[in-house]
Amino acid sequence: MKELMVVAIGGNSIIKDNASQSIEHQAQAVKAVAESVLEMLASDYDIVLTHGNGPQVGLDLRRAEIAHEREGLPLTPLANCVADTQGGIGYLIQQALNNKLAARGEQKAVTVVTQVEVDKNDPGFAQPTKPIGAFFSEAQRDELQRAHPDWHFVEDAGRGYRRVVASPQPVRIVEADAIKALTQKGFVVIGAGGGGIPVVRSAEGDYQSVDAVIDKDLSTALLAREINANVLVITTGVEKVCVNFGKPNQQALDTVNVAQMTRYVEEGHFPAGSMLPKIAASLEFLHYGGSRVIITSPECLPAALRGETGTHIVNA
Ligand SMILES: NC(=O)OP(=O)(O)O
Repeated sequence: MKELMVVAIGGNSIIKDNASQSIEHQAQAVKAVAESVLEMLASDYDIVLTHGNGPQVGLDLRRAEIAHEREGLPLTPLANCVADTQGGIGYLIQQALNNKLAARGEQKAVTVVTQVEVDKNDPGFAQPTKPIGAFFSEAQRDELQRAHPDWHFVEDAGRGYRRVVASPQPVRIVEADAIKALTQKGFVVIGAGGGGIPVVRSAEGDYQSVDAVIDKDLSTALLAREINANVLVITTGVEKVCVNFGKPNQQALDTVNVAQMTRYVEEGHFPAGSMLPKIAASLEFLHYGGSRVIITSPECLPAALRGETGTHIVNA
């Protein structure tokens, strides 16, 4: 029986900057990701893909707001923007993979619309932390802040200012069983896109959407746990995780165990809102029985799976 691997693709590896927001650019970027996934399919794993949506969901939300402000069209709630981007990005990945697989007579990529349950009392609703959408200069931010006093912004890793929205912790992947069953049938499943559509459960047991964007690395780790995956792969902008990042004594990490990585977290090596959630998600996955986590860039994925690069976190 093959091992099960869950691979998270960052939304910003599909939209890299403000100049690459068009669908044409995104489709091109997805084709490059699909190449890496095809190489992984040749390895001995069943694969579930998840993806981010930070740039895309901000773009969708802003497009709806502008249509509302200028033309009076109905607003799209943020949760529905998450659902829209989940479908849109899932479609691009699914089509890119199936077009390549068709040459082998296979069509086995499928996207699952995925809801993720959150706690309606999560403190994340009161303290927006999740950056979405485009990058703004300080002057652009000030102008937007004047026009929208209820918006919140953060400075994002030296690249400019971004709007931030609520980001509660994922509690349960509603469609986890369906995703697992599809992998057992041999499908490459694209699920929990954009961190999943945030929902809360009413006293009657019904799901209702709530306006937030869940961190896709945390949802990916939860999904990996719920479907009993062996390996979790998180792709990001760097080939390897570093300690003392940006300092003369910067050191790239190859293979580290949970105790070492926990110490690096405690020493404050990883910034909140970028590498820290990825490390937290990795440690949680390993704590609940996962065997290995790989963190690397999308282009280094195949080499990382061969053990040639990437940061590998292991339980031993
Ligand atoms: N939802 C989410 O975490 O998306 P990004 O990874 O694109 O920020």
